[in-house]
Amino acid sequence: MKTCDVDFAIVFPPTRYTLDNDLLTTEQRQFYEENGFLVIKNLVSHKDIDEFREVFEKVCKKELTAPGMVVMRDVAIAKSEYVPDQKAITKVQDFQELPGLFRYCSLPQILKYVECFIGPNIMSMHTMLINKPPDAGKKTSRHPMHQDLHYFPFRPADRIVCAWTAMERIDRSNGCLVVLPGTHKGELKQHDYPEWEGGVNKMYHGVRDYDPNIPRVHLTMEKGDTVFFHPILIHGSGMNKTAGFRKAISCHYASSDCDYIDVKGTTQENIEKEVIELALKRYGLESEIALKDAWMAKGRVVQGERNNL
Ligand SMILES: CC(C)CC(=O)SCCNC(=O)CCNC(=O)[C@H](O)C(C)(C)COP(=O)(O)OP(=O)(O)OC[C@H]1O[C@@H](n2cnc3c(N)ncnc32)[C@H](O)[C@@H]1OP(=O)(O)O
Ligand SMILES: Nc1ncnc2c1ncn2[C@@H]1O[C@H](COP(=O)(O)OP(=O)(O)OP(=O)(O)O)[C@@H](O)[C@H]1O
Ligand SMILES: O=C(O)CCC(=O)C(=O)O
Ligand SMILES: [Fe+2]
Ligand SMILES: [Mg+2]
Repeated sequence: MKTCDVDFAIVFPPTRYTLDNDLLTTEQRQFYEENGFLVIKNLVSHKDIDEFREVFEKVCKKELTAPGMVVMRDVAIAKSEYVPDQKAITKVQDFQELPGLFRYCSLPQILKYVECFIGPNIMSMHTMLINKPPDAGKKTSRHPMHQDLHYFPFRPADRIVCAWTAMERIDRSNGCLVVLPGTHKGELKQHDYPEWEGGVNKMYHGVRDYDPNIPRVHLTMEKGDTVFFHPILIHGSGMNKTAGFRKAISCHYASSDCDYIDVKGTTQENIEKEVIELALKRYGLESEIALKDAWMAKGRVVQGERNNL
């Protein structure tokens, strides 16, 4: 009867990280279950991406702004004079009030995939356009290996997913995503600032220790290709060795049926502390209640109903 069990396992492998749907092929579904990520080629049109790029350029020139949006410079040039150009900017975060960029988060072809991972009640929780600069020679353009869940005070993790779209060809030369397949099955690990001689960008925490024997996979992607990945998947991105600014746009989605958690006494305490300090400086927000309120305020329903988040 042993063979019978084995056959059963092959036909009906356990599905924990995906939900029943009629979009993913069996192979795609199994791939995400086993690896914690899935690349869909050519999902976002070049026309849409070119529009996002134009909006981003206006943000850099300060012709466009929006409430809550964070514009970050690379740590290597953080203390130099601001030039109103994309060359000064490493990342734009929290663009939920800027329709020209936020449109990315509501693209129906993306939401169709997102639903396969987190279900029909979909909220955008965290938005970014990453403009990885040519490395200034200090390797600060790298993003250390990390798990995105470290930043998120809501659960369950399996009902959170990131969509990350290449806005141009991205490979090892300009700093592609590097993933450790299968690590989404593990736990959230302790994160700290990596000990890099050249400095590290604000809040770019890295996993303190991970198994160096897990093979790294470099995701080479073309313009419009989109990767969906689980928030416990260990990933990072490499140094940009080109003269161009490597662009990607992303959104973290969560099911509105997720719940906020208290991160006191967990490995997430250190990031909470940094976020609170920053909120205090910027907005005068103080308590943890206010931290949860900040997530509630920036989350947006993009499909279905708003329940807990
Ligand atoms: C899943 C997802 C969440 C994963 C991630 O995204 S991990 C990274 C998340 N990172 C963040 O959320 C950081 C977002 N960035 C910001 O909040 C801001 O850009 C800040 C870093 C606070 C800078 O704010 P800004 O308004 O530009 O203020 P200032 O130019 O006056 O600078 C204030 C002090 O911050 C320093 N600074 C600016 N940019 C960086 C940088 N990239 N890395 C490290 N330090 C930086 C700047 O030198 C200045 O320092 P002091 O003069 O106070 O010593
Ligand atoms: N020595 C290291 N220690 C810790 N993390 C590293 C180290 N080298 C690279 N990484 C991490 O691996 C990812 C890729 O970085 P890196 O810039 O080295 O690119 P790469 O993919 O190794 O390509 P190459 O080294 O060929 O340029 C990043 O998340 C980076 O932080
Ligand atoms: O370099 C990138 O675009 C990926 C960055 C990333 O993983 C993150 O901001 O969480
Ligand atoms: Fe990340
Ligand atoms: Mg390397």
